[in-house]
Amino acid sequence: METKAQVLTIAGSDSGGGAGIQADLKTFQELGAFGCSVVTAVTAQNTLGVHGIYPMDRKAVKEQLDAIGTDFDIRALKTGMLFDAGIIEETAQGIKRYGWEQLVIDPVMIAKGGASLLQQEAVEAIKTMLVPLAAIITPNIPEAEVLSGIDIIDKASRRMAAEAILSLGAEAVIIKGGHSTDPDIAEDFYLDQQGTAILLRSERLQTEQTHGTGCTFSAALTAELGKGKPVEEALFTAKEFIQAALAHPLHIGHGHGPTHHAAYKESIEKEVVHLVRESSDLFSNGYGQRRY
Ligand SMILES: Nc1ncnc2c1ncn2[C@@H]1O[C@H](COP(=O)(O)OP(=O)(O)O)[C@@H](O)[C@H]1O
Ligand SMILES: Cc1ncc(COP(=O)(O)OP(=O)(O)O)c(N)n1
Repeated sequence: METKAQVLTIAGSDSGGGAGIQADLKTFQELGAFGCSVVTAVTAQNTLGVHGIYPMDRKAVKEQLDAIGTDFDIRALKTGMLFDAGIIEETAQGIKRYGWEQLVIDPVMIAKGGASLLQQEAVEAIKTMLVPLAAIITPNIPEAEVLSGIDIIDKASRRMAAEAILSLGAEAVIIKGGHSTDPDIAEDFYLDQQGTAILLRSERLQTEQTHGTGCTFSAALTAELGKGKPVEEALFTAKEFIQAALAHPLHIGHGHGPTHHAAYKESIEKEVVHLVRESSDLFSNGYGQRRY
């Protein structure tokens, strides 16, 4: 019997729908995976900012994990906002209890508007309890700096930070480039324990509609891994997915609007995207990017 890949997000709810659980489930759906969710916190949030945070208690997180673990065949999963050390410990225990593999960790710390989505003292719990379970961890530049203790000021320090994060036990890391100062290119740097390095590069789009980029990217990666795609291909699709979502903004709300989760699929259906193979000096893995 043919069925869809079942994938899971363990993350916070964003009432504004652009980030968190909502972004993850939309992305899973768009990429043809069946999404399940464990809610770790409820945020009162819109495109203007985070107005309230209500973490779940550990028991509620455990019961959700058990509900999923005793019924579903989870092929890949991601974590997002985990908020405190108790939720992180419960999450790590659940992942081990059910033997879930292909774990993508988006180490969410600070929302774009500046709200803290992870207690400071919980950073250590992420590093010691969760990172060693990761197939891929997807920090943005500030998160990579916190996890590694290294200031990322150039490509050499970015690689050193990636190596320091790998030394915490993750199988692979991708340091996303949305926060870099490069005015033209948004470049994400992947490195794994075997020393494979991949640069995912795209044009940097001039847009304010960037709410939930990291959630969406890591959810796309999770969906593709859950569908059985090899890591390189999954990374490539995730980058294309977020590029399309940023390139076709919806202009919802009065602040940093959400990305457009349906844009990737719509572009493919309308055949307005073309796979462009760029020169290999631009892309270390020989892959190109779709242009929008
Ligand atoms: N202005 C932009 N143009 C193109 N890609 C972007 C832009 N901003 C972010 N991205 C891409 O979005 C993804 C998420 O990156 P980032 O914004 O750094 O994550 P986060 O939301 O966790 O801060 C990455 O693939 C990054 O390259
Ligand atoms: C509930 C919730 N989870 C995660 C985030 C952060 O999402 P991210 O993709 O990093 O996007 P921005 O906050 O940077 O727009 C969130 N805001 N809410």
